[in-house]
Amino acid sequence: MSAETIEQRIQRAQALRLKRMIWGFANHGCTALAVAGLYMGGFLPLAPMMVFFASSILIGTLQVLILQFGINLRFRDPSMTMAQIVWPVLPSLYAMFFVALPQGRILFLLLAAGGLMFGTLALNRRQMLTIAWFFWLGYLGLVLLLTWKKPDHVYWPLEAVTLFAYGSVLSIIAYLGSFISHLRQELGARNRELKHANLELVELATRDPLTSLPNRRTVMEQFEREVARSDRQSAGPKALGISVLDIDHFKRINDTYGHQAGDEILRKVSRTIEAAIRKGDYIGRIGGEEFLIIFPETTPDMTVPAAERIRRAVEALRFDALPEGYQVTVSQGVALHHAGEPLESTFKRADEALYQAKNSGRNQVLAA
Ligand SMILES: Nc1nc2c(ncn2[C@@H]2O[C@H](COP(=O)(O)OP(=O)(O)OP(=O)(O)O)[C@@H](O)[C@H]2O)c(=O)[nH]1
Repeated sequence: MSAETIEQRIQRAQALRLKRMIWGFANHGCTALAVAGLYMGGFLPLAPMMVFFASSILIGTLQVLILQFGINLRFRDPSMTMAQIVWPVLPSLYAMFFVALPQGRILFLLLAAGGLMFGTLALNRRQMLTIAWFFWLGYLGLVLLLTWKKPDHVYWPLEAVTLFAYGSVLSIIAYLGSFISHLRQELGARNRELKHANLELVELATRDPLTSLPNRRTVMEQFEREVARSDRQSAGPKALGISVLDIDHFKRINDTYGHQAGDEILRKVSRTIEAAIRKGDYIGRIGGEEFLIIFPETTPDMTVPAAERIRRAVEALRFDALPEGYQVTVSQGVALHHAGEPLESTFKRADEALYQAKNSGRNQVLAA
């Protein structure tokens, strides 16, 4: 699984925000078409229509610029959800003032309610209700202003019913929308938890918990892959080498100094081997105090010296849990994979060499 950098994550989020902004523009574009329709039908004069279009373009451009320059990243809600719903309604409110017919104004209300649906993407109930109230009060203010300035454009019995119906629709959208938004957030949180749990499961299935090294299954799978690769490149000068490594007299250490001391040794020896091998070499814990080291693309005369380097590095270690001067040593059996040879056979040869190393006094590397 490739880890995404913070920069990439920000870019992905900004791209998604731009996409949603374009949806918002599409929604506002419908209002703009309706405005053009009202103008062509003779319900709206030219000047307010022009103001509507100019202010809509200005607001839209401002939103895109804020996003393009990353200014939104400094906001508490970088998606600017509330602003994106509220801002486009302002030119509509202005244009509605000039629409003579009440039916014409209802058309704006419908489209503004559609805009509120965008809140389901991010807003909570309080925010959704705030916007709903803003829309409703905006319309009430408009009707009151019209009553004052152009009383012949207002028919109050119809406006009262409109205000009631509009308030109901906005409330339903706010409640249902915030419910959907909450579900979306819950789902996002569950997804993140699941991803985390999956990573932990992979870790548990592939790593040895004590040393954090790849476990037997994982290192053997790697061995299998390396054998296949080595067989494919059998004509070349490079070879695949392995070392089966075992800590000497580990039972005695455990019995004398305790299991915890044994565990500390296992961890420190693991780190030491990891540090001693080349980048591209591979190590895994295949048993209690037994490890498999894979040396891919090595040369026949390099494998034993590499194993020797590990042996010396372990021998030089000192442990807090052991008496001063106590040396922990390892024995190793090294084998080179022969082209076409079964993996088990290469492993067996290395294991037999390890057996020989143990029988020949331990703390040594023997090649098969
Ligand atoms: N502390 C600790 N001990 C372990 C762990 N896994 C296996 N062991 C112990 O490792 C010891 C291995 O003992 P043996 O197989 O007899 O080998 P040895 O004592 O190292 O003897 P040689 O290999 O012949 O040098 C056993 O006592 C196991 O209990 C572990 O995770 N932690």
